[in-house]
Amino acid sequence: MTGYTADEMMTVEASRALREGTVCFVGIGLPSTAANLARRTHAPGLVLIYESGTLGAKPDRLPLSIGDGILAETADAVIGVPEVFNYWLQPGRVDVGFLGAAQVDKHGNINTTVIGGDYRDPKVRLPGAGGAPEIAASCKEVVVVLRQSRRAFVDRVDFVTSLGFGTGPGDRERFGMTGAGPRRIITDLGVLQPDPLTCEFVLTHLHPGVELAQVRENTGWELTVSPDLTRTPEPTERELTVLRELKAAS
Ligand SMILES: CC(=O)SCCNC(=O)CCNC(=O)[C@H](O)C(C)(C)COP(=O)(O)OP(=O)(O)OC[C@H]1O[C@@H](n2cnc3c(N)ncnc32)[C@H](O)[C@@H]1OP(=O)(O)O
Ligand SMILES: O=C(O)/C=C/CC(=O)O
Repeated sequence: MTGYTADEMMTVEASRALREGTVCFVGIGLPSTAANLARRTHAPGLVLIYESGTLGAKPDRLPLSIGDGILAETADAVIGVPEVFNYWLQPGRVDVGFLGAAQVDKHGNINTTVIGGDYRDPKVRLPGAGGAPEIAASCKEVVVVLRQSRRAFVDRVDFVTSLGFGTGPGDRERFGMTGAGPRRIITDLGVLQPDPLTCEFVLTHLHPGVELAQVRENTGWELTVSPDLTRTPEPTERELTVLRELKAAS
């Protein structure tokens, strides 16, 4: 398959991380596109939860935000926001939290709050936390999707909005996090997964046509490469067609 963009490869690979029949708490932006692609391809029974209280949403276009009416109109049920957190997320009823980020570090901590400078006077003020810290804490596992660059992939995030593995093994337990934490970071260049001993993210997959040097250039820490490094399968014709239809409808 030829003729697709790096962003399309990232979105397709992110969609593949979601399994049929599981429950996914969807972050807005890149994760929402990938989750809806998964539901329209290999995982029609994927249950999408958006933070606005929409359970089992089946939008036929990409929602503009968690408050987009298409979510409530197509959901199996609409419940209150505190109920989503207290009755669904925190008791461990959500399999996967699917999050975007402005910055991520080698231990999978996410920053969507501020970049540089002081908290009150940062270089860049980002959208903030929303429900992401709770999603990162309590989903059985977390998948993160973002474009890879030196400014985004840093040794240590400027601000820990949503905890990954903190400073390493044991931190999640110390902070009382019930979920297993980030299992995958999917980018436009490849896929990273945490080393079970160090909890540091290592490169496990390279997307087609991407060179290892390119990934190193776009990573702000000394990147470890898995001995089992593999190539991501290219997007199929169907995945690309459905993704493009979804975007065109939005
Ligand atoms: C359930 C929930 O979803 S809770 C909601 C919590 N919020 C989130 O999860 C948001 C997650 N997403 C992000 O953080 C994204 O990086 C966003 C929304 C900040 C920006 O994403 P995109 O719209 O794809 O835009 P893009 O990556 O081009 O960045 C836009 C601007 O943000 C700023 N920015 C984003 N990332 C960075 C970074 N790592 N360092 C510095 N500035 C940054 C820059 O000003 C950038 O503009 P520039 O590229 O011209 O310098
Ligand atoms: O407030 C939040 O947690 C998420 C907001 C995202 C959105 O408004 O779509």
